[in-house]
Amino acid sequence: MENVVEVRRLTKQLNGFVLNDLNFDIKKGFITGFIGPNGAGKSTTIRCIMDLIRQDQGDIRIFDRSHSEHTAKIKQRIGFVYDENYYYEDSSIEKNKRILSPFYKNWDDELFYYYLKKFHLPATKLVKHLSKGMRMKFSLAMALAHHPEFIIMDEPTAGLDPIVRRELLDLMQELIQDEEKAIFFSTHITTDLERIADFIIFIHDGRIIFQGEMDEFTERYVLVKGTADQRSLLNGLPVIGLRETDVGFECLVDSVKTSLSHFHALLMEKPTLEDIMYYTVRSGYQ
Ligand SMILES: Nc1ncnc2c1ncn2[C@@H]1O[C@H](COP(=O)(O)OP(=O)(O)OP(=O)(O)O)[C@@H](O)[C@H]1O
Repeated sequence: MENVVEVRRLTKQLNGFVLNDLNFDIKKGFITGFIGPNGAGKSTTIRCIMDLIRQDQGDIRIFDRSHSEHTAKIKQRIGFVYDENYYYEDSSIEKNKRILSPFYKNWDDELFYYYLKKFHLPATKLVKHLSKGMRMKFSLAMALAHHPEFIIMDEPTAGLDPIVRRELLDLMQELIQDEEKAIFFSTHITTDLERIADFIIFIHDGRIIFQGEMDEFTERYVLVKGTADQRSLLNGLPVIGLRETDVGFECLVDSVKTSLSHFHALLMEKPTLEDIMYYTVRSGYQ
């Protein structure tokens, strides 16, 4: 599998927050979801990848080139969508396109208008009058119209209604079909990832907790439930994020670190991504 992005020992300090020694790859032909709770470090990582902020330590290679040495060339090949994309608010979609498109060597006007039509975006509409969903679609049309090989999006589905969100996820799947591109997007909406991600990188408190194939992730963890009487069966066992109520308990177990045979008397269920995130964050997982 070819890597479009290789991040090695990425470290960045920001006012008490530390992005701590991140190592991961983003693979061509696949969708990689970047998941983590608020403040986990997703945007900071994406900003480092996009060279919008400089890391304190570590290397980031994109298309097998150092991103800091070849920024301009690399950016020609990236479609970047994030909520602070800078546009001329008092100008129309059309005018924004006319101003910004000359920066891209591979700009494809036909493709841009294809997306405007697909997204039902009127070219004459002023950017400041676009709704959140329309703005995201406009950003996407701008990002895709120069035939990017790597599409990177910071929470593209946040704040979108379920229909627009679903459309965006369908589009991502469509884009990845030719196996020539890589898509990387951050989110804390776990169901989006369950629907489309091939790989997942889970970050919490500036550290990667898990990275790998989506199925491997959900199969690795087990949700264990029991009654209050059975609580003592957990004594001495490493469980994650134990939640006790008057009638019983629930917790997560990492089957790589603990044998599931310890829990045979208890109810074991397959967790959702949200369960894994919830219990891991709750436990202050280190
Ligand atoms: N410019 C900055 N100056 C100081 N601290 C910052 C700056 N940008 C981010 N941080 C801090 O870095 C940490 C990680 O923030 P980041 O935006 O990367 O998280 P995130 O995972 O994208 O969160 P969210 O899901 O809420 O968008 C937070 O504690 C945040 O306050």
